[in-house]
Amino acid sequence: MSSVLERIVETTREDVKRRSKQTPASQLEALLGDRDDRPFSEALSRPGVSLIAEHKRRSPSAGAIREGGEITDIVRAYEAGGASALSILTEERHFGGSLDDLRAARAACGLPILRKDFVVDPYQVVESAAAGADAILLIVAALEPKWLKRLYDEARGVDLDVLVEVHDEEELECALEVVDADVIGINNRDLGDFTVDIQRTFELLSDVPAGKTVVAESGFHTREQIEELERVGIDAVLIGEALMRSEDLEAATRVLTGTDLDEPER
Ligand SMILES: O=C(O)c1ccccc1NCC(=O)[C@H](O)[C@H](O)COP(=O)(O)O
Repeated sequence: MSSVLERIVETTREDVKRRSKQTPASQLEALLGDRDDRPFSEALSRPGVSLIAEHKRRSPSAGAIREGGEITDIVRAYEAGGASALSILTEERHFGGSLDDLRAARAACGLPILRKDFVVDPYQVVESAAAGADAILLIVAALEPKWLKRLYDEARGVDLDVLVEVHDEEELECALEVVDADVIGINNRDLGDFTVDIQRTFELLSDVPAGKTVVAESGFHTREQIEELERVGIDAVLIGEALMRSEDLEAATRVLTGTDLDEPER
């Protein structure tokens, strides 16, 4: 595991310990019956490349991205611009997010939501479902295979979809062998040195078996790149920084989804 990822995982474990003392898992489990599901993976499998629009205030690689602004306005703009799903960064220390962001996003729009965090403990699975997530992220590089399996099974057990993120062939093999992941995210960002190479998506795609939903993650910012993803059969793209830095969020989302070119209604 890279040192940055190690540090994030370590602080995540401390934060989870604190939160689970404040609100025991049994209390969260009691809330799960009331969930109304918004199918996440279904939203990614529609024709064309579905856009997962991310809310990310800052990041270790970029520093501050968009610290101000109401999350409710941001996610409504994403929805109006044609995004198919949301990715909400809830990690606090390095990304400035929170579970309150996730709850606010859910209340503000009707899109399915991925909780983007460093899930390493079963408590976070039940916490995600209770807060209104429809899917969680599991990063293969951050998990021992037995934990990948345990967390994947726990998530599916509470009806959460899982985006299993890989960065190289070995991790992809693990995602397929250990959990036979249905939804695979290819992260173009090397979490060790933060370099981003979007060719990574195209290189790894050929090793993904048919029938899987594939999400290309990190470094995308133009419609032309998304059209290229469509030509090779990618199902969805996850975009954070390019959107969060845009002045007009709805217009930027429309450009990326290609809906700015639609015929105006008569
Ligand atoms: O973005 C980072 O600096 C980062 C560092 C360590 C772990 C994860 C990190 N990013 C999370 C992501 O995967 C991206 O937010 C996501 O793929 C969107 O990427 P982008 O469109 O390039 O903002």
